[in-house]
Amino acid sequence: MEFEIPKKVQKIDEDIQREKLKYHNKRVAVTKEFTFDAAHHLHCYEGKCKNLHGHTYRLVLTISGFVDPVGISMDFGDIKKIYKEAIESRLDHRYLNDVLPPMNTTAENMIVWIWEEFDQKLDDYQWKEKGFLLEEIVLYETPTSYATMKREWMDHDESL
Ligand SMILES: Nc1nc2c(c(=O)[nH]1)N=C([C@H](O)[C@H](O)COP(=O)(O)OP(=O)(O)OP(=O)(O)O)CN2
Ligand SMILES: [Zn+2]
Repeated sequence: MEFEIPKKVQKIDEDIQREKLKYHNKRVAVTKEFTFDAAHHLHCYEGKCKNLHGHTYRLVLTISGFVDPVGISMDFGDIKKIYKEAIESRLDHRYLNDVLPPMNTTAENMIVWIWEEFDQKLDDYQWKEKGFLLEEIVLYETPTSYATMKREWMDHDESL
């Protein structure tokens, strides 16, 4: 037996069809959060963090892009795919001093590395040519200590 879509719902579908043209093509940012666990120690640092220790890092990624006719800018699933390939597969359950390029593994240095890796993937997978931009990254080292990078700050710094 075939299910007949109720008249009221058909009307809603027609309204959606009309409305989506109105909302489509606006730039909207979407954000997805991830966690990974890793060990590290700091160089040239006097304090407890010079000793080997671990964190559950929390990474908050924000990407802007144009909303398509379905109502989606960048699919949360696509953000996850890039995160897994560019970041998780390389940092999760690793000793950061060993796997990252030579750098002091502060939250500041790590967030710059994460920005560059994620941004490169947006380029590799043709997201950039469709107008998608990495807008902001927040990297929590502990629940109360975190670093932030924003595209608007870079644009401002480049014009100085
Ligand atoms: N500007 C930075 N300061 C510190 C960094 C860093 O990356 N950038 N890193 C550390 C350590 O790695 C440490 O693990 C985290 O520091 P801290 O917030 O002091 O950790 P606590 O758990 O002790 O913090 P609470 O005050 O107990 O919340 C040190 N500094
Ligand atoms: Zn630490």
